[in-house]
Amino acid sequence: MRSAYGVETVRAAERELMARLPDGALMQRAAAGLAAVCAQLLRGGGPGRRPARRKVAGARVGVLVGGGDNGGDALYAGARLARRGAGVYAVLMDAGRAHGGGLAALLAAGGRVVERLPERLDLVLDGLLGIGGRGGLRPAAAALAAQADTARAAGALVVAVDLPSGVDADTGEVAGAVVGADVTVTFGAYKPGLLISPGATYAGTVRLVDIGLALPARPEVSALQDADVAGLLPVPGAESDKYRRGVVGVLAGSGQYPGAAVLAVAGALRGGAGAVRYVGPADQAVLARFPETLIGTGRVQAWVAGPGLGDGRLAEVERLLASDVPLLVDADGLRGLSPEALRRRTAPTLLTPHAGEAAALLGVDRASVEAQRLRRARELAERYGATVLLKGSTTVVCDPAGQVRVNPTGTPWLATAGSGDVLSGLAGSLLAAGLDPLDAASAAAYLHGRAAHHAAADAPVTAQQVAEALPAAWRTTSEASGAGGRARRVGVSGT
Ligand SMILES: NC(=O)C1=CN([C@@H]2O[C@H](COP(=O)(O)OP(=O)(O)OC[C@H]3O[C@@H](n4cnc5c(N)ncnc54)[C@H](OP(=O)(O)O)[C@@H]3O)[C@@H](O)[C@H]2O)[C@@H](O)CC1
Ligand SMILES: Nc1ncnc2c1ncn2[C@@H]1O[C@H](COP(=O)(O)OP(=O)(O)O)[C@@H](O)[C@H]1O
Ligand SMILES: [K+]
Repeated sequence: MRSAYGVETVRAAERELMARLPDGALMQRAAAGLAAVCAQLLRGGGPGRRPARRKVAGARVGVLVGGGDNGGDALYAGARLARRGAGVYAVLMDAGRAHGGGLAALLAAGGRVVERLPERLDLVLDGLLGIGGRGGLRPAAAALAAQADTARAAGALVVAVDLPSGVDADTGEVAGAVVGADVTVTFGAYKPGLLISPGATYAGTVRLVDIGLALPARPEVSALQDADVAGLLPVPGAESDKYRRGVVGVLAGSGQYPGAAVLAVAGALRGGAGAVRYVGPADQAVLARFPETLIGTGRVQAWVAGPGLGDGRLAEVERLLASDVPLLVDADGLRGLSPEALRRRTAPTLLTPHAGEAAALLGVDRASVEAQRLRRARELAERYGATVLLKGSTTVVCDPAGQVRVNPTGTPWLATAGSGDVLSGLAGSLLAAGLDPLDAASAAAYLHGRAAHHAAADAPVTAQQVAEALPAAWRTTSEASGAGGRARRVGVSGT
């Protein structure tokens, strides 16, 4: 599990540790870790955007220095690189506020202060602001961020100190100018803003430097990894039968959108339930593609309602809302959903909107959902008393108790018609197999993203191909974790 902590939590842990250490010790730990990563990158051990120099001596390094401790980290790291023979050029955002000790160390090591970044740099350190940044970059910082962009376009690697300046550490929101980094070296803990877009897209590869912070057991945001997901996947035991493995019902498709039913069933068949039951007018299309599907109403352990339902079927969704069976609501099923109806439910509910659907549920515009994914997912979960999987550039899953997971496996190739239908079938199948909504949603998003990588291999991919790649995604997730999955909770009951 990759765990991320917000600014207040990191600051509290920092205070607690600083009280037990000599002055400046934490900054030295941070700077040492940062310089080590930079040296490795200069020697050719990182994203290969320019031919490796193979050594630190003779490298040209620019340092952008803000007025807080983030600038201090960058200056001390610059001093370490200068001592190893790099030419280091620091640009100070505000000469009167640059970290005194860091600046003295840099100058003593042979580094120079310059008016603007010189040309032909190998690497630029973004030490403008870190977790002390508030709101959009002010003009002086924005001007230096633009210099970082220019250097990057000319071939320099940009390394963000703690987080890219302009990214909100707690949310990943970006208001205006921002530094685009190839690598972010973050201290003590991942920050939510490094895992959630748009912030995550500016962070590049994130490297964590341990500085000894003691953090609470429960992170504010987490991202499951192979071993976590493998541990959640339902594996049949010797005594399993198809009913004990769980049956998932799919209420989807219409005359206008029969394909949505086929794709939701395609996802559901690969999600670990023992059987898939389809209800709706696209039964012939579903059977033609998947003869193993059960047709018509009957006992299920979870329902998926909504993909391609079109208009006029809300009464069927409402009946499911009134039942005590776990329920996933997606797409057309989300229209006109009332918070009261959801709050009355006794069984778990999972909503899987994309940004547009989330915007409609919240009565805001789509852009504000895309810009504030974490905040909007939390609002939805709270207002509707349900677990919410907000799809898109970073898929965010949030439960009503405020637990948040973000999916690390997504790819923009998934932005293709019908891939959301596959996801809802898959997540519903995991619900039917007995996973709770938070686990079902985050495991489904993980496998779905992995399947897209398998199927796409850097080329366009269709929703059907994503569904077909799900078994490979399941297998590689289990194999990579070394766990091979483990049996869990078969034999659930429902109506
Ligand atoms: N936590 C830890 O364990 C450790 C933390 N460490 C490091 O300390 C960093 C935090 O340092 P920090 O608290 O000094 O804040 P920092 O990020 O430098 O920003 C403050 C400066 O930015 C300015 N500023 C703010 N907003 C702005 C804007 N929109 N546009 C422009 N300017 C803006 C603000 O100006 P002001 O608002 O005060 O005028 C002030 O000058 C942390 O990220 C990590 O790198 C490590 O050394 C060791 C362990
Ligand atoms: N830019 C993106 N990066 C990663 N994943 C994306 C991106 N855009 C969309 N996706 C994913 O693609 C899927 C699209 O689902 P959805 O919008 O419901 O499409 P449809 O309704 O056509 O099935 C979701 O899993 C979503 O997370
Ligand atoms: K920074």
